[in-house]
Amino acid sequence: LQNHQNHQQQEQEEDNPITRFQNYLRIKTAHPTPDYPSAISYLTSQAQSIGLKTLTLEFVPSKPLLLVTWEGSNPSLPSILLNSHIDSVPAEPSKWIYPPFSATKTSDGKIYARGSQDDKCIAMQYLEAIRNLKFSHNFKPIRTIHISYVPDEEIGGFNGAAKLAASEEFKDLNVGFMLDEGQASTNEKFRVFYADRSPWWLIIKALGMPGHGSRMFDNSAMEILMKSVEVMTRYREKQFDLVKAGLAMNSEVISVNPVYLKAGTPSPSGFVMNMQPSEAEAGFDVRLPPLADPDLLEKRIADEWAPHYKNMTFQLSPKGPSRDHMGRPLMTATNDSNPWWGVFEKAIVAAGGTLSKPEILASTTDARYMRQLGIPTLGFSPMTNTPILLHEHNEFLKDTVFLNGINIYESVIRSLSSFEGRDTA
Ligand code: MET
Ligand SMILES: [Zn+2]
Ligand SMILES: [Zn+2]
Repeated sequence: LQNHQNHQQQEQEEDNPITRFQNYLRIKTAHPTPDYPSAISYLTSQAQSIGLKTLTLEFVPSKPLLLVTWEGSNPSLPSILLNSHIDSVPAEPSKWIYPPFSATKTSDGKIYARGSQDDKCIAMQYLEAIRNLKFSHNFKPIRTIHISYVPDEEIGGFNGAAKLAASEEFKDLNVGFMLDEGQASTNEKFRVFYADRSPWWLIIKALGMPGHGSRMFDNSAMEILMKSVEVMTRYREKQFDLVKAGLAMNSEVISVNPVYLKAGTPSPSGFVMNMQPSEAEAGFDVRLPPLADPDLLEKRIADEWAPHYKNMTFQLSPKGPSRDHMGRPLMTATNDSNPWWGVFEKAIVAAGGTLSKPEILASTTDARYMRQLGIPTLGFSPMTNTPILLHEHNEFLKDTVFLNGINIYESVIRSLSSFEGRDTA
């Protein structure tokens, strides 16, 4: 036992890429109370220890973001931006096999933590890759490389990446190409994402006459709401059938998933049971692929899911960008028209990796704010042979996968920052 404890203690005191990753994972970055100050101070000290410049910005009080810079030999060329959000979604500790902020490493190398895949891995891999390029390979970039660590991605990014993208400071970075988070791959190929789906958070409400719990009458709020939910469920099934039949990817259809139901007359012991309530509401996470017609969907909501004539109302948020400044869908080209694509793809191959066919991301990232400005942006998190566990219980990443990701970024950062060709289509 003594030996085992010594071993554990020794491991904890060591300073290597894995322990540095674990220390970052231990910072409690989950909503609703993400510890941004601790995360920023940790990342700042890591960046400074490898001689990088750091700048903390606070566009919104208590929503700090960190910019890290490795200046290139030709800073007049458009720069490379690597983005990672600091915050994480909540975790339910009682449903995890290890506490979600313990970053426990098992004997087979799995590191358990909320954020291990989404996306605290890339935050540290960017820095570790730069550390290796600088000190082991004596590499000097031509283009300047920036890393942005932003708050609030998981709640929409309005006080994070959106504010950054709209700032003078951002304009001054002169970003030519950006990498943001992607998702794990369950096979040996790396996944890359050229677009996100747009998020719509939809709340539908029904109003009706209240009545005695025993009474039969038409158009109670509950009845109206539940019938509407049935209509939406049928739509959801039709979309899902396309996926199940192999006709579309999950990210290529419109998803409509119920996330909450709210109704009833509260009482000290729960709900009043003999009362049919006068209001009922339901919340849905809706995601639109970049080529879906938002007007058509909004019309469907107004006509079929929450029609006014049925005493229903609806709210849609966020109304974030789903088009670029030219009104085109937010997609980054993955062909010769985008010179960065070839540079990126070759860098993966040079590091011994293979890319699978570029995809639309089923979820949504901060990349949309930069794509909106016309900046080519790819979603990429180098995790192969890994179950996709973002937002789930027992999120983990294997140490070997994390370390291999550092190699991949070394190659990617080296190639992107050395690229001297024409960088716009
Ligand atoms: C809707 S803003 C993005 C939050 C999170 N990344 C998600 O996809 O749900
Ligand atoms: Zn994420
Ligand atoms: Zn997430």
